Amino acid sequence: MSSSQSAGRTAIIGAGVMGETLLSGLVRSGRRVDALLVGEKRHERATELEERYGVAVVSNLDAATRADTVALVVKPQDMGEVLAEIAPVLRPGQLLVSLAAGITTAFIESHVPDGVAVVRVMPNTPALVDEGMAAVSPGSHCSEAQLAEAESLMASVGRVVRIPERQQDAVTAISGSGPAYIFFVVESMIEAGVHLGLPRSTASELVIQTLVGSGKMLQETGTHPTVLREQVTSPGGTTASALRELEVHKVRAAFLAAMEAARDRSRQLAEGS
Ligand SMILES: NC(=O)C1=CN([C@@H]2O[C@H](COP(=O)(O)OP(=O)(O)OC[C@H]3O[C@@H](n4cnc5c(N)ncnc54)[C@H](O)[C@@H]3O)[C@@H](O)[C@H]2O)C=CC1
Ligand SMILES: O=C(O)[C@@H]1CCC=N1
Repeated sequence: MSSSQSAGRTAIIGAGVMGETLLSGLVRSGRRVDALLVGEKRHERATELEERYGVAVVSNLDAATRADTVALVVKPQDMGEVLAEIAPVLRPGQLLVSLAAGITTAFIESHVPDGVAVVRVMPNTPALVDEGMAAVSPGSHCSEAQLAEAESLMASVGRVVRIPERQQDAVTAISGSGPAYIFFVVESMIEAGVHLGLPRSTASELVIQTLVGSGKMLQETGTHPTVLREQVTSPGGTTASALRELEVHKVRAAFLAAMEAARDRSRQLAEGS
């Protein structure tokens, strides 16, 4: 089912970076704005979204009462407060889709009435350009149709995979936080280009197109990244010299340590810290 055919009203509670990304994707994919509601605490932000999308920004209680599906897009630390606020108006058959890092479906289920279905999602910001990667996991009493509805929400802004919930912390470390690592690499390469004497604009164009082209090669050829890397690495050439430095500086080990740290932080968020 495409998102534009989806029935019912959808509310987004928490319309910061990720909430707006989802909202804009739903609008782009053809969802009627009058079938969308937003709950957002910051008054200025609410006004901005009303002006930008023509969407109704209402109280969280109103959003949770009127919607069939409620996307929870507040920070993990704010989730308990939001659930406590909306729980009294939630009813069996409604679907809660949480995009918050770390927060488990069991935590959400323990704060809402029985019969409210929960799906946990880990999205990422490339959803803003319809190239998102989202991983979804159903809670303990979520129907196939409700899981499909959650998938349809996320499919409006990119690709979706189903995963067991026990993998969500690792997924958060890889694709949820992943865009930040890539942007960090891009920043580092642009700075290096400037150090090597290139104008910043030239360095930026070279690095960004190299990233886009490499990503497209990975996706379109399906060739293993090791093979693609070897194709660039001429014996005794420039790439081999560069890669030796990356190994000397333990970049591979740094990536592993970074992603373990992100996974561990996701686990801590589940404990409320
Ligand atoms: N930014 C990212 O790349 C990703 C974020 N996420 C998850 O998405 C969630 C939101 O993250 P961001 O959008 O980055 O944060 P953000 O801080 O930009 O947005 C959170 C929004 O929630 C609003 N809010 C806070 N308390 C509220 C309440 N009681 N009622 C209504 N609105 C309330 C805030 O005013 C803010 O606009 C987090 O749980 C995060 O783990 C998941 C994957 C990627
Ligand atoms: O940094 C965070 O906690 C959120 C979750 C994944 C990406 N951003």
